[in-house]
Amino acid sequence: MSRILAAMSGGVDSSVATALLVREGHEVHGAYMKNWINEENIIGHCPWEEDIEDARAVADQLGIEFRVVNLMQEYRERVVKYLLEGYQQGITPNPDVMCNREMKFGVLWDWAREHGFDAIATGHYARNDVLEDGAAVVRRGVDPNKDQTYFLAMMRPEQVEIARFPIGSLLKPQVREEATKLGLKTADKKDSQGICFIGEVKMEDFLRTFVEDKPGNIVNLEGKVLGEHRGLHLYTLGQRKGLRVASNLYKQAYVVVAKRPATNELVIAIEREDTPLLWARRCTLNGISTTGADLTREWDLLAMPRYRNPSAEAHFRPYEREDGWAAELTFTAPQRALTPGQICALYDGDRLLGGAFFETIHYD
Ligand SMILES: Nc1ncnc2c1ncn2[C@@H]1O[C@H](COP(=O)(O)OP(=O)(O)OP(=O)(O)O)[C@@H](O)[C@H]1O
Repeated sequence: MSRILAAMSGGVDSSVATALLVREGHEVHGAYMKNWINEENIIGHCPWEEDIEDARAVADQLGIEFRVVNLMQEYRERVVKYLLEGYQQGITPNPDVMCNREMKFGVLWDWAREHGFDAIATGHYARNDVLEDGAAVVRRGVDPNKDQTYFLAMMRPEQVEIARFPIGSLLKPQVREEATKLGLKTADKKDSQGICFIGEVKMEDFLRTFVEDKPGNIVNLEGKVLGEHRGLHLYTLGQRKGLRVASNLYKQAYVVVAKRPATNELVIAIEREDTPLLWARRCTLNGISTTGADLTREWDLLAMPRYRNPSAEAHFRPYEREDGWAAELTFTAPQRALTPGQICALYDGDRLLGGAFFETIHYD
């Protein structure tokens, strides 16, 4: 029996994760992390009060203690700052990945350890496993549509040791079924969307509140001006919607292929199988983070360049630089819209090895 703190978001996944641990006979307490309230009145529904109520109701149903842990200041310092700085630099950060490393398995774990807990559990679709040598590892969740290991890619080995993922062997419909069987209040609750912890706020609305619009030209690959954008941070490489530049070609659309911060230009091109700057095989990774595997050696592995992309075969060749470890990653097949700043999750089969940031994409 362990003493486990269950991170309860008020959603169905963490409700069932908590219920399963209680059923296994552990001493479980529930905690809701209060990271954000809608102080700036950003458009969008920020249902943290409802979420707390739901999490508390489930904890009551399960007969466990429940508390709200206020981490708003840490969230601003560790996640919002990284997010806004990233966008201001013209890269695409990933706040959800940072939430896991810095908040749930970072600050919340510090709090839990100080309060005598042995582990933290979440409702992520991921599985715990142990290698022959006793090392704790994370494997992909069984449900291919829900696997969330991408968001765990930057977890540190000591975080993997204390993380528990009770629902990773279930499919989403089974999780809902279990919640219904147990009569949990959250059984039919809609899945959350939007930025991690910020509720239903859209990233675009969030950014518009904090980062000033900075209009500039939309240009094609030849440099011809086709329109005006509202700020490079509001666009993503590979994006097709919302460009407000019509293509005159039947069934062919424009896609964002590059951002040029120096000239504040957004470069678009017609999407084809060989669109220049859209497809690349080779890139440099920095900020390499391991869940426990030796990422200072070469690997033939699977790399997932963004959430919900299929993972693709690649060769990983690390090398040491002045600023730490970097790696050259070469995919077997070209990948669409690899994006500086985004996280690349690295796998050996279904084992999560770690993650890194895309630094530079090489178009050769
Ligand atoms: N505010 C929060 N307080 C406590 N735990 C949280 C909070 N937000 C997320 N979590 C934890 O992180 C897990 C993954 O978060 P995510 O936002 O991806 O939710 P999800 O997959 O929709 O799960 P759920 O259905 O439990 O909300 C949750 O299952 C929960 O354990």
